[in-house]
Amino acid sequence: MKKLSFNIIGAGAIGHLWTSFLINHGHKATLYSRSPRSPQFLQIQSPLGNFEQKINYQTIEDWKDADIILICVKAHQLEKLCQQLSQIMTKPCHIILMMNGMGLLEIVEQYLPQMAVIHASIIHGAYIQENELVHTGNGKTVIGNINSNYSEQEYQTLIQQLNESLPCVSWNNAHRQAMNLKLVINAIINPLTAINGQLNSSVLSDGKLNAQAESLLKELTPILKLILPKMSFHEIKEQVELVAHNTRNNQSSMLQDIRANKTTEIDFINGYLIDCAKKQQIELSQHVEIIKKIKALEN
Ligand SMILES: NC(=O)C1=CN([C@@H]2O[C@H](COP(=O)(O)OP(=O)(O)OC[C@H]3O[C@@H](n4cnc5c(N)ncnc54)[C@H](OP(=O)(O)O)[C@@H]3O)[C@@H](O)[C@H]2O)C=CC1
Ligand SMILES: CC(C)(CO)C(=O)C(=O)O
Repeated sequence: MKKLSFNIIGAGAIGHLWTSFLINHGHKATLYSRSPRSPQFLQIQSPLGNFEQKINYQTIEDWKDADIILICVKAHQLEKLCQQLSQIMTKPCHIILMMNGMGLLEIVEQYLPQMAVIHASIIHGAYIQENELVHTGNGKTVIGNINSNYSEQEYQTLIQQLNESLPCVSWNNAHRQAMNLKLVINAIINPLTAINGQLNSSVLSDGKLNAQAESLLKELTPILKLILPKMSFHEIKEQVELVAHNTRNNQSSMLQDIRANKTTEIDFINGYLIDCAKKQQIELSQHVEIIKKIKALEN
């Protein structure tokens, strides 16, 4: 079977994670960074095994087409990237958004209307320190269509090759539901860990955080009925706890952003939920408060 080639955009934790594992499994995978960078030997520490991988970087100015594009930037960085890509990508292509947050498809479709877009819910944890990539949560990646007309069958080769490179990757025919669940999980774990400067495990082990998590989730109840109608409150709570457990040694991406003085994705997570609630004339006062706290830490 022909090995697919990948263009990965965004030389952060998730971009490096996928590039390293894809190359390690014999794929042509090119990592696009924002500005020129010298090649480096990256030490990968992973529950799947440690290895060293040489990474070469390209910039978008040197773009060469590949079978699949993996976008691994932060939600607030997507619009500028899509603007850039619309200048250089002429042929329809398959894009996977390896990102947290909602409202992403609308941004892609505005600038790249011909692309088949898949979304990936990432339940891995990863961070970079110097020349080391630490893969903390050996989780899973759930992918599914958000605008593409291709079927699971037509994406079989892609799913299989992604799964062989960095397991487990699975396809979800009701991906919107998976995205909604991940949205809720991120709306609880990410800001609480970022505000308190603690690992994901603290959502379970720290009594105060655990109570705050439950209270934030309870406030979402009327919205949960709309966006996750098939799940009970108890099932959703269990999923939040499961992800906190599976990624217990991880610094959430929001905590990493705060520590690196970067803008967080709070507007695309809790902000999105607040907007959904406003449309139903519901106020989410605790989530509004949590956004204020994150914005104060960003400044
Ligand atoms: N890390 C984790 O454990 C997890 C992350 N996620 C999600 O995955 C996504 C990626 O996260 P993560 O890798 O941690 O984020 P990072 O901030 O580490 O990486 C994003 C990278 O994209 C680069 N970038 C931004 N805009 C462009 C552009 N126009 N062209 C080229 N490169 C660009 C950034 O460059 P610069 O630094 O210059 O801004 C940065 O290197 C996010 O949505 C995050 O929420 C989900 C689960 C876990
Ligand atoms: C799954 C989780 C919570 C892992 O840390 C994540 O999505 C994030 O950090 O953004």
